[in-house]
Amino acid sequence: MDICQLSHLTTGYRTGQGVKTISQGLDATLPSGQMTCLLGANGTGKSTLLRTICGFLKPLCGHVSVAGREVAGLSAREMSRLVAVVLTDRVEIPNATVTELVQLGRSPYTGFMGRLGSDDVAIACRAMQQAGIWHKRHQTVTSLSDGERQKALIAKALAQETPLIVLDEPTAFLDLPARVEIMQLLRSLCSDKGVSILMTTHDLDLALQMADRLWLLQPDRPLVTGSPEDLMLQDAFAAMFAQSGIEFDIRTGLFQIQHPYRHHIAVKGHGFGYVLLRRALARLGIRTVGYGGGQALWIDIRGIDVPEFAVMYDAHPLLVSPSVERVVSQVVDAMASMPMAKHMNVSNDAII
Ligand SMILES: Nc1ncnc2c1ncn2[C@@H]1O[C@H](COP(=O)(O)OP(=O)(O)OP(=O)(O)O)[C@@H](O)[C@H]1O
Repeated sequence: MDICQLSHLTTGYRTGQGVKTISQGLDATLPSGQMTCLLGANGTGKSTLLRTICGFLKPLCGHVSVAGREVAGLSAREMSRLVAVVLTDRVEIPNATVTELVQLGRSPYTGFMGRLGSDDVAIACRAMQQAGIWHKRHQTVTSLSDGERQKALIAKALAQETPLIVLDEPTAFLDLPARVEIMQLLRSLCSDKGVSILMTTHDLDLALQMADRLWLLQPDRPLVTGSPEDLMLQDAFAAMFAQSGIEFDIRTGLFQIQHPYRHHIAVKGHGFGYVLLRRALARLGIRTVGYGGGQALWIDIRGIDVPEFAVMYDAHPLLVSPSVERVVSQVVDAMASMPMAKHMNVSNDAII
């Protein structure tokens, strides 16, 4: 079953100057109990789409439904029982402790006075434990690290007990271990608690490894949706990052910088040593091509598990070293003293 559905949705803003359309013709479904990452370049309208799904913005056209109910027809209270929202830029109550913040998640269920029952207190405690922030429950939110604050906000969303949690860039400002920890926490909420998650992120590699599904938002194009692997097979990322200096490497499943190549060098060998050498040379605008026997300057990779590199010139080694840095430096020196024609004019045919 799908927890959320977009049909022919147009998002945008009604401003004093008129209507500003951001995205149009969006069709997508969000399967229950899965983690979906919404990806797109800066300014493509990810946050605008999230705000529309959460009911903060009215669709300019088309429909959004959550748990089978049209969002436009729901009150704020009804929405708060269906969707919990974690926004990075939202200012929470100053001086609140973690416990007080998380207990705010119970407000859709508390009465007019907002008084918590024993069930509410227990649910908030459980949410803090599940989000891994229980040990900080007495601390003020402002005294937390960025990663801990994110966990506290996730605990508040959990305490809200909604079938859908929407997060806008929950991994922004976090270092890699903290980003991975937050993504793993969100994944475990999907698999252990059956929560559905929709989040935006600029963490492409993490999203590819952790998300069940991706939504790719691009200007003036339909929303592309699917599992990361199916989207790789469809080459969906190439179009998304065309002309952006990033390319998707189908061999590694990772995004790579598109280096402007000015030179090339022949390399004989493969394995981890080759991968590292190729990276280091690419940074300097030198593309590796296959060794065909005719090149004057080339690199011979000897050994697979413990690679050693020989920089060869006219069949003689200029340098033999296990250090990629030294080898690259030797190649640059050799190229500087070689006739230009020998290493310019990169040929696409020869690329390995
Ligand atoms: N309140 C607003 N009124 C009018 N236009 C707005 C408003 N908020 C955002 N926009 C515009 O909507 C467009 C999309 O912004 P949005 O924040 O949704 O993009 P985004 O994909 O989330 O970007 P980022 O990755 O940088 O966070 C931008 O051109 C932005 O200027």
